[in-house]
Amino acid sequence: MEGSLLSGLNSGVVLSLIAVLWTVVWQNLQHLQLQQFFGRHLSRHARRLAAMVDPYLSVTIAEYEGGRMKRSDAFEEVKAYLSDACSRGVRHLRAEGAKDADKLVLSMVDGEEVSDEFEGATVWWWAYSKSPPRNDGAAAWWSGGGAAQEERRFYRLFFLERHRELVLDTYLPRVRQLGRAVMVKNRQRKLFTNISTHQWSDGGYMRSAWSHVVFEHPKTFATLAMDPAEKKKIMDDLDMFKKGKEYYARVGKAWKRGYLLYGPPGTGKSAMIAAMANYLDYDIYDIELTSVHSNTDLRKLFIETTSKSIIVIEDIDCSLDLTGARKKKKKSAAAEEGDKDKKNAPAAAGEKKDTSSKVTLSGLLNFIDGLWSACGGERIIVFTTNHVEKLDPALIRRGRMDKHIEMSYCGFEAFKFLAKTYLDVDEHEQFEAVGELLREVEMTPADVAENLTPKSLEDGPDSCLAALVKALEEAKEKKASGGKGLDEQDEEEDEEEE
Ligand SMILES: Nc1ncnc2c1ncn2[C@@H]1O[C@H](COP(=O)(O)OP(=O)(O)OP(=O)(O)O)[C@@H](O)[C@H]1O
Ligand SMILES: [Mg+2]
Repeated sequence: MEGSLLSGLNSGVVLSLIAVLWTVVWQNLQHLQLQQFFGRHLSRHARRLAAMVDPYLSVTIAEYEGGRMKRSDAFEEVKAYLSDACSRGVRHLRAEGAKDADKLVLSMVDGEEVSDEFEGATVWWWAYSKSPPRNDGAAAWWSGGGAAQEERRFYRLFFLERHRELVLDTYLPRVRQLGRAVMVKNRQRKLFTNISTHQWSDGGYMRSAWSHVVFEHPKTFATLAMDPAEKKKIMDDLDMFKKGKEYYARVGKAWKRGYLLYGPPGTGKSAMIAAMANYLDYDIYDIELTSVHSNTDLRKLFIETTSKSIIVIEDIDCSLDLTGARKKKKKSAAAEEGDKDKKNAPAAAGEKKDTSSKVTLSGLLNFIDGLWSACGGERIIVFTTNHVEKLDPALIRRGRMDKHIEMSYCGFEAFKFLAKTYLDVDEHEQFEAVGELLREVEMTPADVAENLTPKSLEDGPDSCLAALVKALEEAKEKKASGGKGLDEQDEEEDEEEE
């Protein structure tokens, strides 16, 4: 038996055996510890040996595409697909939270391998990671600090040469498709914000990176008090956007839309953003502009956002010097732009730790509708402000901020909505009095809602509405006496001048 096996091996096969063994050993010595090689991967090598008469091919899918600029969709899809497939045959798993609070999404840890069957063919997936190359200046610049030091993860798919077409043309597209379906099933929406990092070089450059928590805001359009007709218009607009992929492609516009929400504090601008995200089922990227160190940094943050997301810059008038004063300086600032951008480039080795934001108006305009803004698609950009009149017109012109929505003081329609939501009443004898008072005094929906909130278990619609009428009458008296209201206005004006 032994003799017949040996005689069956001709010298060509022996040579291929040595070559395959050498390649396997060499590859693994490069990426893995020797111990890992003899431990975890014996099964893989046994499989490779078995495949030597019919050589295997491999496809590698990296976590990041284009150096470290953008997370690969394919990687995420494969990861999601394998999370379903791998829990069967893998011994060491990584767990992450899922949409359902009791469940976990499982994926392979590095070094693990799982086999999969498809139309009679067997394929093998192997998860591994590599340390980033040292002193990779350009990559580190793009990656923006700490992220560059993280390990780069990969999935490598092995399959026999005779299954090449089946795997490349049918299996892989199917994996991506199923992976996307798993992602939708497990998806937890996220609320991202940018934080400063300064870890990657001796020079201590400050860069921004996204950090996130699970987004769980309860506000929906069903609980947002505003004129029903206006609300319907906004919801229709969002529907059009979400289903507008073909439309945007046909008219040659990047698939994104800008919303400017403006109005006094407490009128529901932030609440509206939460309602939009819940309605569209999008993630939110809340950018703190003062923590963005340069235009390049801002662009990098943008590239890292995923599609199906709302990018928010709250209180845009406070975040940057984009006000009227800025406008006067516009010419000279524009002249400086080029210089600033150059300073922010990686070549600016002289730049030391600098925590101040160098984002400029032109950097922000570029962010909204420059060439980079089109990458990825399906993004909504929202700016909020209490002082729309102070913003540079270039920033909010149609095309950049396509839809301007005024969030205003509480009107009678919004009040009726709040009364229904908070007290479950459609009609009440106090409604008329409230309606009249709301025409005379300005009260934000936030204040009306607070007055309608029961303060004890005994409180019902009668006492809450009475409390609201009382608060409105007090506000009316203050307004009539002119005292405090005007003082407040003066104070605000002083602050603005400062
Ligand atoms: N139109 C509204 N309908 C329902 N609730 C509202 C509305 N407006 C405000 N609120 C409630 O009032 C509170 C404050 O609202 P929000 O934070 O959205 O105001 P804002 O306009 O973002 O204020 P600011 O300009 O200070 O950021 C929230 O709890 C919100 O739920
Ligand atoms: Mg707000």
